[in-house]
Amino acid sequence: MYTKDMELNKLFISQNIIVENKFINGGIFVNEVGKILKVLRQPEIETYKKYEDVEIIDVGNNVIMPGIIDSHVHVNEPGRTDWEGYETATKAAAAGGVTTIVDMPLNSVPPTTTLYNLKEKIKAAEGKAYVDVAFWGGVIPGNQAELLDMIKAGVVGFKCFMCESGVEEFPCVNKNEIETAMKILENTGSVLAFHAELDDKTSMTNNDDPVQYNTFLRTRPASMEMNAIKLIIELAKKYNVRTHIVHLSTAEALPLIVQAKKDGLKLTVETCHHYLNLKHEDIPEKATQFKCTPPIRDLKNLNLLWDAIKNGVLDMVVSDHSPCTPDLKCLENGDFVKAWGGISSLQFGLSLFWTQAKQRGLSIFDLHKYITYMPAKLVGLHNVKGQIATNFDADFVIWDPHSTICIEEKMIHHKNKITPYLGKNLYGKVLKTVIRGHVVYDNEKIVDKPIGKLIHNVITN
Ligand SMILES: NC(=O)N[C@H]1NC(=O)NC1=O
Ligand SMILES: [Zn+2]
Ligand SMILES: [Zn+2]
Repeated sequence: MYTKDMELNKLFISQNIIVENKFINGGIFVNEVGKILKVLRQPEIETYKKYEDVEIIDVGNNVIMPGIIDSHVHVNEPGRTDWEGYETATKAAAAGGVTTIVDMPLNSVPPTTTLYNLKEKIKAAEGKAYVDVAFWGGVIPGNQAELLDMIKAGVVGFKCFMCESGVEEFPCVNKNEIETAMKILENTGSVLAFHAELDDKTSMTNNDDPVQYNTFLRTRPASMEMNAIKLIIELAKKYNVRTHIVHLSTAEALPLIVQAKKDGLKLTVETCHHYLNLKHEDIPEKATQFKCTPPIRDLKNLNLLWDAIKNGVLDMVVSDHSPCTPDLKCLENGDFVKAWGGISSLQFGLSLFWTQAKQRGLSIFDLHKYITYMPAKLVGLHNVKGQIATNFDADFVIWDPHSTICIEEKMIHHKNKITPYLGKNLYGKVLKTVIRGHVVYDNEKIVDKPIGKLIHNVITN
């Protein structure tokens, strides 16, 4: 029986709680520090419901799932806070049922490429986060001496570019520089993530009409991804380092990935909501809100990516939320070549994934795996987050898989509202988001202070 010294604080009740790939009808006890004390099934829970000091949050038959972990988000603060900042990004995350974001090392100034810069990022984020925030470090030419210090300071891993990143503070690395980084990261358990596009002769710019999507598409052929992935696999065979391919777009690379995994390489691969929802056939001229790199490809490619989700060749699905100010999106003249590449979707991942997944025969348990459990594992948070079990953080998304939402500008918490999904009707409505037992988002409103934690080991003062 419950006694006060169990620190029971809250009891979340639902007929559909996701526990070990099943729905259970029961409740989740949460203690004062926001950890799950115990998961109970009906009818056991009835006794506990009567206890007076316990706050009961009964959500009926709505789903309680571990909060979403989006391991690929560009926050851009400090330095480019007008593109996206911690307050707006984490509010958008909360509204989307995302309880942890992992901030990419580039687009902020400074980028997260040194220990000092990591501390600057943390300082900038302090007091602003509505959800938990962890940090990627970056590998750029010449910063190899910083990598181990950044690991000690708690970065979840490192990202590098194999082609121009779009911002000058974050130059790309060549094969030698990648090898240098891999030698340092060997046996540390850290992960090296690659923006996997490598230029070749076919990717030259052309003089075709820049308002046509096809003009841009021709500058980023699938061969760029193929070249990069071949090199990553070659190096992954040589060094004992976990490797990760971010935002895979081309389905042509899937056989290479299958083989690499068969060969036992420690390789994981993510794709993004935009590659699973959008196709180039539908992109109107001048619609630069659809521009991202690698680019959105055709319907056949989209279907093949879904097959790779179904059969587990791809490991996870993330947003690659990478906004900018409207002027840089060049919406007025619709110049696809000049516009910033990056799509904003942090707030809508759950509904984007679920709408497609549901009609393709995938389950809510698949959704949990691809947008929560596997990203948690990638960034090493899987022992504290991503499951509803004793001692895990009480981070939940409470949602209704049958309700629909229509994406409208006024509901968007991202700082810049440009997104290719405006006007889309989607299945899956986030009702509440819970961070360590605190409801931070409820019924379309942010309802608590910025209680998100910054996940790192740096002592800043
Ligand atoms: N710099 C940056 O955020 N680039 C991102 N944008 C995008 O479309 N792909 C990326 O890698
Ligand atoms: Zn990238
Ligand atoms: Zn990115």
